[in-house]
Amino acid sequence: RESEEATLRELRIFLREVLSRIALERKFRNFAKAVDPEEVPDYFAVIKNPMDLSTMMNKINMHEYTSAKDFLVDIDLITSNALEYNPDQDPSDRQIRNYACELKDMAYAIIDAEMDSDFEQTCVDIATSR
Ligand SMILES: CC(=O)c1nc(NC(=O)[C@H]2CNCCN2)sc1-c1cc(O)cc(O)c1
Repeated sequence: RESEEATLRELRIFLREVLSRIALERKFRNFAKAVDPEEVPDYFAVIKNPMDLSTMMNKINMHEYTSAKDFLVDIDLITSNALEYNPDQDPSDRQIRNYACELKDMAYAIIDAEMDSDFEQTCVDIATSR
């Protein structure tokens, strides 16, 4: 229905805005683009489901998120991948793990604060009805 398309359009606009705010932060630059296998040859031996902020922006534009919940699944994946690939005690691993946790918390905090719960439920209902 037209009103359903209007709802999903509003969701896409909101999610682009959230992602843009996150991607502005310098501390999240490690998560901005897909990992380049040339730069990090062993990355894809360890991480089976890569995810990054620019891929998420493409997924918004391809209408692949029908709720904030779907969007947060990919945020969680960025975070879990970083924790998995950077398990060591050394300072650089610790720092990237910390930034990965800050990314997740920032995304959840923005959505909890700015997403109307009725709007989110409407999006979930549209997705399940399709
Ligand atoms: C995305 C990610 O999780 C990532 N982790 C890294 N960890 C390390 O380099 C740790 C691994 N343990 C030993 C000490 N070094 S580098 C890196 C990365 C960040 C980019 O901006 C682009 C890119 O191609 C890869």
